Amino acid sequence: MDARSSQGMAKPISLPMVDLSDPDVETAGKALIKAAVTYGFLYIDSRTTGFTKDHVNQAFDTSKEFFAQPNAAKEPFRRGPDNRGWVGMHVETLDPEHHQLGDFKEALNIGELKDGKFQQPLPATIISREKEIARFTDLCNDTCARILALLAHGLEISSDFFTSRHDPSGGSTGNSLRLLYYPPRLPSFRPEKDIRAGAHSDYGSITLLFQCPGQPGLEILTPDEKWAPVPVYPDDSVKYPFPPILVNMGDMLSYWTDGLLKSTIHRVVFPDDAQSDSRSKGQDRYSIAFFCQPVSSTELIPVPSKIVAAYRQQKARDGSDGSIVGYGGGAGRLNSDESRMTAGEHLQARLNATFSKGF
Ligand SMILES: O=C(O)CCC(=O)C(=O)O
Ligand SMILES: [Fe+2]
Repeated sequence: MDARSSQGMAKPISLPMVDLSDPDVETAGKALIKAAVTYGFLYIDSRTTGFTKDHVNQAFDTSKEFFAQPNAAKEPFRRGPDNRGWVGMHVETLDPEHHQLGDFKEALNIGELKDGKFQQPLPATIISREKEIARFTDLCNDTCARILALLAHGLEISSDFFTSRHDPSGGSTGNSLRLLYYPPRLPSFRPEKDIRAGAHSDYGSITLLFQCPGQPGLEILTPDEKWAPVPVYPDDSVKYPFPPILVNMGDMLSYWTDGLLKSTIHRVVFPDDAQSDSRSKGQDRYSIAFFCQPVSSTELIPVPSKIVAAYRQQKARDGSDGSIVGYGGGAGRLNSDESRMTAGEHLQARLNATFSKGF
């Protein structure tokens, strides 16, 4: 069956919560790997990151201010071939097979900053917040570095295997901060046609997702191929200053680990058609995604982990190693004389597939 056409619905999923500040890096690393292998998604306790409620609120204020402008003000900043800029309503089609209309959303892709400065033309509403956004992306980078180091601990490889390959001092990365806006549904809404973000997997290493209280809509495809809503707050009994950050594994990390770490398919729906919380009906949704990528020239050599090797051997034994992993077959499947794909090539191949309709 084509997993993306799955109609079955599951109960809201209960994803693991990982504490990034745990001094026992072996235990935290194993917890992270277990979540990445099982679901490809997990929460990190927002209280154990450098983010404060103010940082997150300011980022959402910036986003609201940008999207509130008329389209004419955003038009000059439309996304170009470098993937930076504004993406208008129905322009991106994450699941073209099932949704020809394009996603019911707008986005602003902000590429990597250099020395705290934007590297792309942006409107005054964003330029005036350059310092804040630079701080926010620094915190995203720090958080990703901690996650990548823990993943390395969990895979029992050198703790800097991933972080050294994501260090911007080694060259430009394809990192992108993405502000997302999903307007409320229109009266002409047709559930079979309209979707906020079609089913897709992310392209890079890991993604951080910031959500707003009372604005659900994200669903993941579970291992038994049912769509399961992901609650914004996983646990009503804990008082978080802002919703826990969701982390998911991307295609590149899946490719790099021969499919051991799961790049899970997910989508964003209008909550009315799938989630029953009446408070969120007819609401708009703002979210912020940070897509973390290795330095573009990084060669995706197989991750030198016994755990990955054992997984590869097990797949070969049970005959499931023919499956495509991370859109490229899996780093460990290449012979040593074959040239390695770079992280930049991997990203470009995925972007080309998504925006094949053009800009
Ligand atoms: O807005 C969301 O919750 C998810 C967005 C997403 O999955 C993406 O942009 O890749
Ligand atoms: Fe995504």
